[in-house]
Amino acid sequence: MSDTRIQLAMLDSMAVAATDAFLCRSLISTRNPSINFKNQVRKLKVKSKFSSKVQAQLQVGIEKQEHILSGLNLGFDVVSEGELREKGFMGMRKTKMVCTIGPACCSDQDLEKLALGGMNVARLNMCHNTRDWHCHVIRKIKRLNHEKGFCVSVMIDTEGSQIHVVDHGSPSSVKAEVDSIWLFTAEKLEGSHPFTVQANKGFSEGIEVGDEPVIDGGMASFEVIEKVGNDLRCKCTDPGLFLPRAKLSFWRNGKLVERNYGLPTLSTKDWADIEFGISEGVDFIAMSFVSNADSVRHLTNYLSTKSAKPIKVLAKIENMESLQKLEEIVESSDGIMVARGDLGVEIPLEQIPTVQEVIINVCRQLNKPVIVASQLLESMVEYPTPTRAEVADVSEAVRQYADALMLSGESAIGPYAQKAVSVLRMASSRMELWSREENRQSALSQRQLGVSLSDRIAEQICNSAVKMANNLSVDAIFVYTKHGHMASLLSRIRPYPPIFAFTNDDSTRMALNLQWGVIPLLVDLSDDMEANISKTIDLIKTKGMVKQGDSVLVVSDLTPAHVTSTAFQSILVKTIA
Ligand SMILES: Nc1ncnc2c1ncn2[C@@H]1O[C@H](COP(=O)(O)OP(=O)(O)OP(=O)(O)O)[C@@H](O)[C@H]1O
Ligand SMILES: CC(=O)C(=O)O
Ligand SMILES: [K+]
Ligand SMILES: [Mg+2]
Repeated sequence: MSDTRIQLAMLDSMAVAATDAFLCRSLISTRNPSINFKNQVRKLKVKSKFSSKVQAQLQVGIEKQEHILSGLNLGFDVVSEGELREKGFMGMRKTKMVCTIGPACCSDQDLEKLALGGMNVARLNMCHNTRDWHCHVIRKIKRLNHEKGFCVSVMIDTEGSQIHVVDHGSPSSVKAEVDSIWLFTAEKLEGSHPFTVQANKGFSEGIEVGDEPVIDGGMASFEVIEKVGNDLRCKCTDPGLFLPRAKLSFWRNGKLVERNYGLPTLSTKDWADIEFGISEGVDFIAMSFVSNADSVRHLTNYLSTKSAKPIKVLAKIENMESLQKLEEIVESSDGIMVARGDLGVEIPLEQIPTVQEVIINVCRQLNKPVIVASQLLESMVEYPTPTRAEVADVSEAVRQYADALMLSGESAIGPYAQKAVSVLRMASSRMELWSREENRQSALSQRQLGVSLSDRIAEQICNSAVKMANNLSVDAIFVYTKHGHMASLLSRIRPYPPIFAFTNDDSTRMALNLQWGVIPLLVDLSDDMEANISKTIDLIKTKGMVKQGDSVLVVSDLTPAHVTSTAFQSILVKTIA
C-alpha cells in the first residue's frame, strides 16, 4: 500500500474508533505522549481530505481524549477538581459520602448526578434485587468513571443471616392494632392470609411463651401466647407497622434474647454474592452482622487468595456481639460501618449516639475508616426537605469525625436523592468549618490519639506532620503513597488542610475514597522523590490550582529501592515559587 493509503486506512479506523471511548482510554493508559490522538489526527488531516462526517467523528474523539487526559495527567477526578477550583484548598469537603443505589437512582443520568453531587462510594445492598441488576449498576458506575472522569468506588453489602419478615401479605406496610392476634410462621403461605407473617427459617428457635417479638426495634411489639411447632401465635401489645423485610428481635424480662441462630455470618448466598463482587472488581465488601474477628479475617484471607485486585473488607457493627468484641473486629477489618438500623433493633435507641461516638473513636485510634449509616435523612425518603433533627444528627456525626456518611432509602428509593446528597454535603462542609474554627479559637486539642499502631515511626511522622501543617497554616498536605498507609495515618489526625494522596496504584486510589479529607490522585510515580514532587506541583500549577506563595507540606511512604531504612521518611514544606 502507498503511504497515503495506509494513512487513509488508519485515519478511517481512528475516526470510527473515536466515538469509542474505550480506545481513547487505551491510548491514554499507555501514557505515551507519542500516541497522542490529536497530534496523529492533525498530522494526517493536513495530508488527506475527508468527509465532514469523518471530520466530525474525529473531533469527538479528540474532545473525549482531551477531557480524559486533562484529568488523568494529574489523576484528578472532575468533582474534586471542580471543588478545588471553586472553593480553594481549605474549602474542600473532608467528610465522604456513600449512597445506596436502588431503583430510584440507577439510570446513567441519576448516577451521574449523584457523582457530580459528590458521591464517593456507591453501595449495593445484596439483600435487594437480582445479581443481574447489581451487575448492570456496577458496570454503569465504572463506565461513568472512565468516560466522564469521576472517581466513585463500589461497595457491595452482604445480606447476612438475620431474622426478618419475608412476607406480610402486602407490598407496602401493614398495620398491627393493639390486642390483634397474629401468626408468625416460617411456612410459605399461598393466597391471602390476613394476620399472618412469614419470617425466615429458624426464627422461633429457643423462643418461649411470654417472650416479646419486637418489629424494627420498636415499630410494633407482640407477646407470644402460644407456640405450635415452630409457629408462634402472638398478641399485639404495642400497635404499629410491618414494613417489607421488617427486622424481628425477641425480648424476655426487658432484655434481648441473645441467641445463636446457628447461622453463619456469611450464608451460601453471601458467598455467591462475594464471588460476584470479585468478578465485577468491586472495591469494598461490607459484611453484615459480624460477630467476631475470625469471620472478618476469614473473608480477608479468602479475598487475598481469590481476588486479583485488593478488596477492602468493612465490618458492620449492628448487633450486640459485634459491640462486645468491637476492638478485635476493628483491628481485623479494613474499616467499619456503624449500621444504626439493625443496631437500634438490638440496643436501646438512647444508647445509639454514645455507641456511635465510641465506635468512631476506636476506629480513629486503630486507624480504620468509619461510616455512619442509616436514617441520616430518613424523612427525605418521602419529603424534599430534612427535619431539623436529621440535620443535627448529620452534623453530630461530622463533628465526631466520622470518615463517611451514608444514605440508604433516601437515595435508593426516594425521589430526592440528589437533594439528600446536597444536604449531606452542605451540612458537613458547614460543620467541618465550624469545628476547625472552634478548635483553633479555643486551642482545644483534638481528642488525643494514643500511640497504638504497629508502625510507630510512620504514626509519629504523620502526627508531627499534621501538627506542623496546622501550625504553619499550609494550604495542603501532599502525600506520596503506595498502599495508602501514610495517607490514612494523616487522615486519622483530621488535619485542617486537605490531603492530596498521590499514588500509582488504582486500588489504593479507590480505597482512599472512603477516608476523611483525602483526595486520592492517580499519577505515575518514580523512585526519585524530588522528581515526583516537582512534577506534581508543576502539574497543579499548570492547571492554575495553586498560586505563588501557597505552601504545601510533603510526606511520603515510598521507599526508593536503594534506601533500606524507614528513617528516610521526612517532612518537607515547600512554598510554591
Ligand atoms: N437494590 C435495591 N432494589 C430495591 N430496593 C432497594 C435496593 N436497595 C435498597 N432498597 C430499598 O431501600 C431501603 C433502604 O435501603 P437499605 O438497603 O440501606 O436498608 P436495609 O435493607 O435496612 O439495610 P440492611 O438490610 O443492610 O440492614 C430498603 O428497605 C429497600 O426498600
Ligand atoms: C446499614 C445497615 O445494615 C443497618 O443500618 O442496619
Ligand atoms: K445488607
Ligand atoms: Mg443492617
